Amino acid sequence: MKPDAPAHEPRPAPFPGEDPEAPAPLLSVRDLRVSFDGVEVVRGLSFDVRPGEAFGVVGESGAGKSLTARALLGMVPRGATTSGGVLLRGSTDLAAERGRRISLVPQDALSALSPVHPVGDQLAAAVRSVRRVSRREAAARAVAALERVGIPDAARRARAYPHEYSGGMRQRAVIAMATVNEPDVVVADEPTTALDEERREQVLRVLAEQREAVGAALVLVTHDLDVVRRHADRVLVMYAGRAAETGPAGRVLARPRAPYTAGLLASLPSSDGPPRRRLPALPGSPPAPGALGTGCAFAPRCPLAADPCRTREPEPQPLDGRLVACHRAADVPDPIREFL
Ligand SMILES: Nc1ncnc2c1ncn2[C@@H]1O[C@H](COP(=O)(O)OP(=O)(O)OP(=O)(O)O)[C@@H](O)[C@H]1O
Repeated sequence: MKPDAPAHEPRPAPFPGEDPEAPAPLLSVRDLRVSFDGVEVVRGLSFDVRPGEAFGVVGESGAGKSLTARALLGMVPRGATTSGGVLLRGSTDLAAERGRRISLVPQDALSALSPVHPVGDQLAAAVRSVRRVSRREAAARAVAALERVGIPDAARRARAYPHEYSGGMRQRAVIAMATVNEPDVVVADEPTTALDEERREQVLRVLAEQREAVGAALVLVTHDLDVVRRHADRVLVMYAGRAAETGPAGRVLARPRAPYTAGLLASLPSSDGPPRRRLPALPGSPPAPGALGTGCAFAPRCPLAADPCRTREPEPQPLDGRLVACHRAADVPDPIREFL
């Protein structure tokens, strides 16, 4: 438990196979479900985010990553129904914690900044929305946050409007906005999708620096396993609204135990050029929500699918230092190239 956590802070039940020595989670998600018109698109997710870690959430488009990220902030879109628990350091009142203990770096940086107010004023307003501090103190915190993300001449730039910033500086300003109140958790939803390679690395570096500077955990939503490889401590691999595999990123990527993770990995270009496999990566596409059968959602695309995979959805089970939801997990060959 963190030293300043309330004494009564409930600790959720650990996962089967979880390291009992692991620090108490900051964020605990248990059986999270999100549906639209009765169709579940996030289907019973459970995971923990620990203090100070970078937690990657990865999967193909439509896997439910964004909705999961938004559910962590109590911000699911209108029309969505959620169930299950998200506990942030013992609190279920996510709306009250938003901007204070948990904050969002959205996909679209521009949408996070108002065009009609100077950037510094927007940051200062964010400070004063959660802390009783003077205007002068809020303004100073705003400038400090801009400095932390590497905005040159921050005191002057704080008085400028978003359109006076370059694209890269705007992206940094949004990260400053998300970290100005030194939250426990920063959720970044595909923060680099629209960026070129160089700027992408820059943003990921700034996020990592902020994680260190304010001691926050980072939930990094991405469709890019390479980003996970380089920037996450642990990873949740999502498929069709469920967890395929959850565990230490290095271990999961070095030796995937879910065929879906193996397929995603195999489709990454290798560092020395062409893709690592001869067959097209992950043939087929994910099932549409509402069109799921009774078995494993990945079975129609899985080279290892057998009878139970077509009749029974697998539950996450501990294996080799992570949780894997796959009936064939023990049979996923090593190296994965052998079967792909
Ligand atoms: N407002 C909405 N109304 C109805 N369905 C929605 C809504 N938002 C998302 N969905 C559906 O929920 C599923 C998961 O969406 P989500 O945006 O979380 O996926 P994702 O993994 O983040 O994908 P992407 O990488 O494309 O953003 C998708 O099938 C999507 O069509």
